[in-house]
Amino acid sequence: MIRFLDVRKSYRVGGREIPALQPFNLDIVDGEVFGIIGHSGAGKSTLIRLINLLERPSGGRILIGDTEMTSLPEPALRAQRRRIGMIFQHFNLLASQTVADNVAFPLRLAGERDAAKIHARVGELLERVGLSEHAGKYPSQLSGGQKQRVGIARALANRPEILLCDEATSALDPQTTAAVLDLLTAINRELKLTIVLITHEMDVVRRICDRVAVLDAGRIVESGTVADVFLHPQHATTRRFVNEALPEEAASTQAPPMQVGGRKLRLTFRGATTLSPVLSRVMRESGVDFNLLAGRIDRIKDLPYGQLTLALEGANTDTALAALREAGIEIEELP
Ligand SMILES: Nc1ncnc2c1ncn2[C@@H]1O[C@H](COP(=O)(O)OP(=O)(O)OP(=O)(O)O)[C@@H](O)[C@H]1O
Repeated sequence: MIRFLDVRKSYRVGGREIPALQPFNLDIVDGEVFGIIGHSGAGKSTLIRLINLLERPSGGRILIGDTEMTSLPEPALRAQRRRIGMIFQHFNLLASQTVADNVAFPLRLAGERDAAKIHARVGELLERVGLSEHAGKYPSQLSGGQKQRVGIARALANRPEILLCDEATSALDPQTTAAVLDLLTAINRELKLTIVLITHEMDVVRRICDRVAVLDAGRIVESGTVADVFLHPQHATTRRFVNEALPEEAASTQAPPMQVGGRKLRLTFRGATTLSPVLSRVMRESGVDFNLLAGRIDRIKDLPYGQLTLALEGANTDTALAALREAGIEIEELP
């Protein structure tokens, strides 16, 4: 568990305190993929860099497992940092070193001198990220996606328990982004490490995160499972992020056409409820008619979901809604 207890952070610039993060508490559970989403300047980089104490908090305590990071002297902190790998938006590779040497770098830094051991571990890591053929190349000879794979291999070299991803796919095109996110998902599952990522794209969160916190001007304004936050966003900032992640026609589920008569409702189907024809059965049995105003069927990580906006007409709408709720469908009445 990564635990933030009443943590706050401000920067001192020219004798003035600039607040970056208001006091917050947050727990990140072992083995999960945790996303932190926010606009530019919201405090995402500050928050993620507090985990390995690249930034020191101005108040509060940060624990990883039983270790209080904030009270460690420098040598002990260096040892703890080996439990944490990090990848970056611009990859931060050493341009004058080959792919293999970039990946070997943290092993050497940790004191490994046995060339055969280093060679074997680098080979293993490059195979894991699909770059075995490229060991002797230099970063300038690689695509963006390949560079990030080198970054991932390097971050995993010392078998960390936590991987921090600082806008890891922001410099990549959509297809390369998808491949890198798939790789991170596979690593999370196979190596059982905790991933904390920061992003300004809800789609990244939707694809790979289990839980998410939404940061707005230094405050966590919303947090929860990605399914809950994505399907029922509460804060205006969260709603904006969700709408940005949806194509135009699906975004209309959030704001359906108002000129249609009847009771307007948004129905959310998750997991198993997407698999049975509950809607048609309930409507047939209750004799209620519906007009379909907008809809979307997609996945949140592994969870299939559907969200439909309907206008209902008929005498038995309350009975129909009770039957839908009974079947596990979430219903929101729209104005
Ligand atoms: N080293 C620093 N010195 C002074 N102020 C800083 C420093 N780093 C960040 N800040 C300020 O702290 C606030 C949060 O910045 P931070 O970089 O954490 O946000 P962010 O959400 O990561 O933004 P971006 O997506 O643009 O990187 C901003 O107001 C920023 O100007």
